[in-house]
Amino acid sequence: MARMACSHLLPSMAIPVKSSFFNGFSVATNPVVLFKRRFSVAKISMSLRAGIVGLPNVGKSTLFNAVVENGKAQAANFPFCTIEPNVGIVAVPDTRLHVLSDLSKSKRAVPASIEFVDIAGLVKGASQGEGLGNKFLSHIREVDSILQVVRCFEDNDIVHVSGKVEPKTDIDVINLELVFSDLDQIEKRMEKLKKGRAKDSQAKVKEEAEKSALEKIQQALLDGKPARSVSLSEFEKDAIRQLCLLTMKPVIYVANVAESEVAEPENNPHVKEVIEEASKLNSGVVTISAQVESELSELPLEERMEYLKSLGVNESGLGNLIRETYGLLGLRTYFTSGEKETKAWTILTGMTAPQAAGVIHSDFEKGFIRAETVAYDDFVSAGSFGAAREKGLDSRTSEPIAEAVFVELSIICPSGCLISKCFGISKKSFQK
Ligand SMILES: Nc1ncnc2c1ncn2[C@@H]1O[C@H](COP(=O)(O)OP(=O)(O)OP(=O)(O)O)[C@@H](O)[C@H]1O
Ligand SMILES: [Mg+2]
Repeated sequence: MARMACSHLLPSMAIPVKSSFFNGFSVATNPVVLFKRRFSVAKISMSLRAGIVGLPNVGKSTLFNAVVENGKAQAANFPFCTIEPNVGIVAVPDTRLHVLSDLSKSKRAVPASIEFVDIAGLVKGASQGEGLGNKFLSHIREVDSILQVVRCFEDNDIVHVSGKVEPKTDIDVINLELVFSDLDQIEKRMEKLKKGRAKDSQAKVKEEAEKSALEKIQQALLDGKPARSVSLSEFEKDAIRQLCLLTMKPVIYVANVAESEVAEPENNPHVKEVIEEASKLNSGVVTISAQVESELSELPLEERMEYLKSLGVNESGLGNLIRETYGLLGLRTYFTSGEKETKAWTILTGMTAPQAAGVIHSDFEKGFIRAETVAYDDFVSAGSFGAAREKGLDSRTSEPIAEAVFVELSIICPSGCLISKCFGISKKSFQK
């Protein structure tokens, strides 16, 4: 966990892109409309990180073990059971992968992935070093988004660090520690900026932007609001990115309910409280029973359905949690599909067609010539890319870059997602 990952999702500089790249995209998915910036594909990591955060003993490791099948995090009924973070990679469930794989008669289907990190419990005073707080906070700094587990189950046998189950208070304790930690970071950074070490006028402009952003964020934090609630210009966001502020990270609240509440969690007043708090904080909520999910993951496949039915539900909550997390990270999927394999690739919302191609191989971005686009539904109804093209359902976008290199991508845009089929591309063609 040595690397700093908080900014690898995001572009480094704002460079306007040519709109001619996107002629084939619908307005809803037109990257120019959504995000007038050029991303550096080299900065995109294929496994983006979601940190599981919360008070001690609320079910973080139990959830981690369920999400990461065969996860080996120690989960037990005592606070601070976890000290070092546990890391695991999981597949993002997507039924379209299998539809495409069947249509293309692919030999294998490869899903998109996401990295989950089980972090030690935080307590009141963590930002002052309580309970190894500073070390744990630095682990949170390294993730791209936060899943805050909130205990909503009553069980006198499971120790609650503050003695009772009280979601609002628990959420406040965690958020306050994140706020204190950010305030501390900002104060230190502002001290440095006062010395004004900018070497040239460009660096000076950046320093000014950083100062102005930090002042705005500091005020919001003092008012008890997270950094992500502050509206900043793209330039200001860029200027403060390297600080990896904790309250800048998007959050999903995970309401951890008892086994008996899985079918009707809305009847649990603690869940209502989490939903209320999350909506005030503009964050999402996923209700799940970490205990149930963990037990499910240990059962043979054929017994899982029986167990779920006995609880009055038809499916596990994990798929939903993973999909929500993926969406929260601003990620989208496009697919390459052929006889060899159908594969889901992860891109950021707003990436351009050449950049999306560059996720497969950087040469695909450098040598990008053309992308063909067709809607996912059209692909499925036509049965193949060729058939969709014959019916005139495809469209093209082209930007000749390197005459010697030929790349042809078919990018399909269903509701908000890009899908592509590559053909005629081999590494060899780039080596010529
Ligand atoms: N939904 C649930 N219902 C009942 N018990 C649960 C539920 N979720 C977790 N538990 C129990 O709570 C206890 C603590 O779980 P776990 O070790 O996962 O917590 P943690 O948040 O990782 O703690 P720490 O911060 O100490 O690492 C375990 O005994 C686990 O079985
Ligand atoms: Mg733990």
